[in-house]
Amino acid sequence: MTSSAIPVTVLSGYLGSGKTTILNHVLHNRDGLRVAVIVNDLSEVNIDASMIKDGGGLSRTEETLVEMSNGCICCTLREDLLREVERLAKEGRFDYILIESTGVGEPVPVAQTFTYVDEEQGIDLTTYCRLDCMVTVVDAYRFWHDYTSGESLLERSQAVSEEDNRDVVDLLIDQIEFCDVLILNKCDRVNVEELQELERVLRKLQPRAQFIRSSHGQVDPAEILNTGRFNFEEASTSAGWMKELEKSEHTPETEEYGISSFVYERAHPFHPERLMRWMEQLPAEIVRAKGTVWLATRPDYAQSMSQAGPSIQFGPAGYWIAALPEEEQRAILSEELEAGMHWHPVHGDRINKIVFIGIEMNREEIITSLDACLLVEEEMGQDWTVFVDEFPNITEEMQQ
Ligand SMILES: Nc1nc2c(ncn2[C@@H]2O[C@H](COP(=O)(O)OP(=O)(O)OP(=O)(O)O)[C@@H](O)[C@H]2O)c(=O)[nH]1
Repeated sequence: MTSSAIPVTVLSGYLGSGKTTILNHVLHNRDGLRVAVIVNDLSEVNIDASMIKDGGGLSRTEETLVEMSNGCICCTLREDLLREVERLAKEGRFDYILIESTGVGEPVPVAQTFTYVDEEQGIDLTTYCRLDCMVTVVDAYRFWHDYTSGESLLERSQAVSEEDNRDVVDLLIDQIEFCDVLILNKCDRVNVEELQELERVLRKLQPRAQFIRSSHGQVDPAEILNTGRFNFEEASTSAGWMKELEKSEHTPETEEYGISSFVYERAHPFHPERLMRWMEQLPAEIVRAKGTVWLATRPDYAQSMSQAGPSIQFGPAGYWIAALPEEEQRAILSEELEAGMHWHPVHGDRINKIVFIGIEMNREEIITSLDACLLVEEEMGQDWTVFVDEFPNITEEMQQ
């Protein structure tokens, strides 16, 4: 990175949350900064771009608006984004690059575009730019409706492709868990109590970001431009569930206004059929659960469970160390001392460790009902391969 590297701010946030409105407001109050704007839209007709043009925030002579349509800069248009940013930076006439992502875009791949060298294209954006701030805009009015809707992007005709199987809530959680600044917009449409409760929950999901309240996109540009807040490592590990895992085991559960979190940990495998039934009746008070699951029927792979609202993602997360050849085990354990410290004489590192974040959760009931899904003593001595396991079987794909 050179000292003249251009700072970049990326605005993410679900469809209609207010990104364009905020962008226009910032452009009108940019205090002489020469800004290049990149607007990404999934559709062929870039409506956001025309709103910015009509908004009149950009000076016609000194500034520029780049429209990237018919795809998403986090996936299909990633290369175009790389080349476009390189071109704008090389022009040398801008002080700032502001990017509005599509409403269904994920922030992590966009941030990676600015952080890692692209070997294929031979472009290293860190030479020209400095990612300054990843901003996520949340619609304070629609949030709970979208979070609990259980609807997929395909159902809402908002998917990137026919293969895009994400739920709306998966997108919301990705955007919240990876950001430096979180703008709660449309505050004019919710009362103070609702807003405070939403803020407390979001704070639990995202403890690191700077929170800003706004109405009609009225955000002070200094809050999102030249903040110096972006740090890939910190942003990638800032999710509330990760912070919960990092806490020492003896930290008592924190509970404020009914919003709480805890870690469920058992060095005992789950019976897949019982766990499946449990997940089908997931208590609605759980806002977010994430962690590693040990299924009796799958002794080789740790499973990852990720729940947000009504959506649960489940799949292989990687080999247990104990399932690897002994030589490899020794090599890993000599590096990862932590894993060795919790080593079980028979089961090694296999464990169930799940973080729960929720509102008015009945912790005891959740723990007791999950304990009832673990193998009982009698089952421990049985053949585990015969247990009914209806979880998706994608381990074969992983082996290829
Ligand atoms: N009441 C209210 N309406 C708002 C606010 N911010 C934006 N809007 C309106 O909400 C609608 C969506 O705002 P946009 O700025 O286009 O949202 P966006 O995130 O850019 O939307 P997409 O580009 O579709 O992802 C518009 O009709 C705005 O006028 C706000 O704070 N309060």
